[in-house]
Amino acid sequence: MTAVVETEGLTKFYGPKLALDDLALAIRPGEVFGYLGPNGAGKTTTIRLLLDVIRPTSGRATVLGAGTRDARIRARIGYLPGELALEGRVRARAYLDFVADVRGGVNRGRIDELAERLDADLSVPMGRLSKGNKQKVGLIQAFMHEPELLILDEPTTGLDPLVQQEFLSMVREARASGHTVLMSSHVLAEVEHVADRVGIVRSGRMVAVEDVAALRERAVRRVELHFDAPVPREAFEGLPGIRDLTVEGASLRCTVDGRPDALIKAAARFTVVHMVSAEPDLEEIFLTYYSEEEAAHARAGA
Ligand SMILES: Nc1ncnc2c1ncn2[C@@H]1O[C@H](COP(=O)(O)OP(=O)(O)OP(=O)(O)O)[C@@H](O)[C@H]1O
Repeated sequence: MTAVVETEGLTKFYGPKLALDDLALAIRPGEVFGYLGPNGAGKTTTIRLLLDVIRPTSGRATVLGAGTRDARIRARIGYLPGELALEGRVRARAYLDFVADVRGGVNRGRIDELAERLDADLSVPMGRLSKGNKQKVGLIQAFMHEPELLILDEPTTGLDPLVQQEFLSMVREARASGHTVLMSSHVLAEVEHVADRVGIVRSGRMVAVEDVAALRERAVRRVELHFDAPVPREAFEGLPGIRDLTVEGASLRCTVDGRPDALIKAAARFTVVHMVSAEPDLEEIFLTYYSEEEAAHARAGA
């Protein structure tokens, strides 16, 4: 299976400043890849290198099987830049029609459909668009030609929660059509419900690439079970992955590390009337990568 995006030893210096250090990245066809890292980590630099907006100091990248300088791949990519330069008196709708004409192959109904889904106001001159509406115009131009590859730099910036949900549906639909998505973010919560894998970049270096389903299995979650009658604590003590167990009458509370299977099987011997299981907190795992990395830096500097 050939990767849709592949980099080898990709390195970028801005003058003396090392922004990207020996990046090896392989994004598989049809996956949604979340590219995560704090501000200044090198996400935008990577994306600009992939789109040939800037050139690497060393290393190489291929996109859709071609070198990044190959202009023929442009029409097959949908790109949302991190900072959108949408200014002037041209109305958003006229701008999108113009982009559609230049690109070709865009069904005009698709622009209206996306504008409606994102609740975008296209009647406003670009210079007067709010930050959120600019972002929506940027998303419409990235999605309107149904590209094989979407490269989205911080796509949820400025979107309210309902519009964010709609955007995530658009990403899922792109994946369902077999398209590939690379999206950057500085918070895992924004991508964890849609990404198949996440890559974590810090200080220009990729510190981890993880399968989101596997992360979720390893994550910690709080669980509460309520039974129809008091239950004995002993029935739940020492179960694999169970911590902080409290049993009070007919209620049980605990923390589950990874799979809740042992807890569910033990509980099934009683009558469960209510269950609360919080979303696994992936952010906690994510942050440990940063602190480990910081610790390594500190050791190296010592
Ligand atoms: N044109 C430039 N000249 C000099 N330094 C730059 C330039 N562009 C980026 N940098 C520096 O390179 C590093 C990586 O920046 P980059 O924009 O790629 O990070 P990022 O992960 O996208 O961060 P953010 O989330 O803030 O956009 C930062 O330290 C940044 O200050």
